[in-house]
Amino acid sequence: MQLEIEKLVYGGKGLGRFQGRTFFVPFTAPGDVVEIEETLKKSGYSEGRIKKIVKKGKNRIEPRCPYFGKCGGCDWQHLDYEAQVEAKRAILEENLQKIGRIKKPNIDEVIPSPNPWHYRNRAQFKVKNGKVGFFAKGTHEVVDIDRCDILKENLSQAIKGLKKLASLLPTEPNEFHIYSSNKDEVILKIVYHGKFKKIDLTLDDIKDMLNVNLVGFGIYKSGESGYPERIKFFGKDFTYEKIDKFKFRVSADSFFQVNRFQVENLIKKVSQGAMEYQYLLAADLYCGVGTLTIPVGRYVHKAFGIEASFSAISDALYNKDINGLRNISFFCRETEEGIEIIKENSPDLVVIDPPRSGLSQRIIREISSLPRLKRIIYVSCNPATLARDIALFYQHGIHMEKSKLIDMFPQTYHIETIAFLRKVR
Ligand SMILES: C[S@@+](CC[C@H](N)C(=O)[O-])C[C@H]1O[C@@H](n2cnc3c(N)ncnc32)[C@H](O)[C@@H]1O
Repeated sequence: MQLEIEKLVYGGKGLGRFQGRTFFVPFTAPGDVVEIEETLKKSGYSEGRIKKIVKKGKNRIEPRCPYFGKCGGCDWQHLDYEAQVEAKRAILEENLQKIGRIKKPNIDEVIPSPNPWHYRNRAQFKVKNGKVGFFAKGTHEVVDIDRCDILKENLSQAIKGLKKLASLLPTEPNEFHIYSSNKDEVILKIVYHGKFKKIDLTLDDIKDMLNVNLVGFGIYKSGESGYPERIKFFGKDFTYEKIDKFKFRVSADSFFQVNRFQVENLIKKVSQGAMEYQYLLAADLYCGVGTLTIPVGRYVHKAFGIEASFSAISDALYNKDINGLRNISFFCRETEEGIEIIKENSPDLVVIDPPRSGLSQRIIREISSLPRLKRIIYVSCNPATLARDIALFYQHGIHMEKSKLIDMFPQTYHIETIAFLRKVR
């Protein structure tokens, strides 16, 4: 069957219709006329696979990477970058309208990544039978790669060395997690899911193999928490990031924003929100290493951050000192528990940057009933949960004034948004 792709949807697929039925087809572009075969039939829609491109949409380009289409890492390399960003804006707008129930959502700024390539400062490679790469979409098949053009150059160049390392280790690992600071200091985690034999290689051995400035490596076992648990570490287990006037220590087990070209923009936009009024107390939930708490802390009387990861909170405490800020405190708590601290302190500004699942109804209710609350700055990596939460905040008299799309994840369908909410009653 043949259909024309109308638009792209969240998840990356293109939407087209055939005899009134909706089809979602990966690796298509708006305006493409494609011949497809049906791969999945559900009650309200079908999924398909391209058999032939009959006519190319105007923004279709040649993908730059030889693994594109097989490797599950990227979704939109076949689209020029401007069209990718426009598709994200349209998806965000539609989510805010349909799920967030805002008639005319104000997306007042769209900030493309200064470089849509080589932006990622970290990767989690899968390893299987000598192959190193990412899973093919929707499978556990490792697509073997020799380079990755969305990764920072030194990390992409290290892939060949990682294959050599995988073959030399007494037990083949299941994953390699690798991170590079802006100063090219690299940290590697060797992750096992099951039993493994002792590793005798030294930091220098691995450094030579990878041909990068490896400052530390660790052996990890995937734990019940879902996060790999550290068994042993060799060398330095942290690096520093210098962003604008701020310096952050980021430990091997702490979260840090992945797009090295956009962190500064994220910090600037959130800080501008904190500057628009003289706030007395800012709470930053899901604060990581203090990436937003510390900049926000410069513009408010006092600030505090709450974060579940012990590693990230240790970094955050250190980071407030090296940035010379004395008006900030941090608490290591799950938000669900930390909400009590928030209630006791009664902030007038709340910054939130949760994982993809967004906020629970309870957290939304508790934040909304803070007596001094004036504004919420909600940073989100999932427009669907963001829109769901905005609709709930609305019920509590908190409205979205404006939002900004900041493209953290070029070549993929992922969308990062900063939404500015204000308490109106
Ligand atoms: C998207 S990151 C944001 C971090 C930080 N705002 C930044 O810009 O770097 C989400 C953070 O939430 C933390 N986290 C995840 N679940 C949590 C929970 N239930 N309570 C508190 N923190 C949590 C993670 O450890 C991670 O640091």
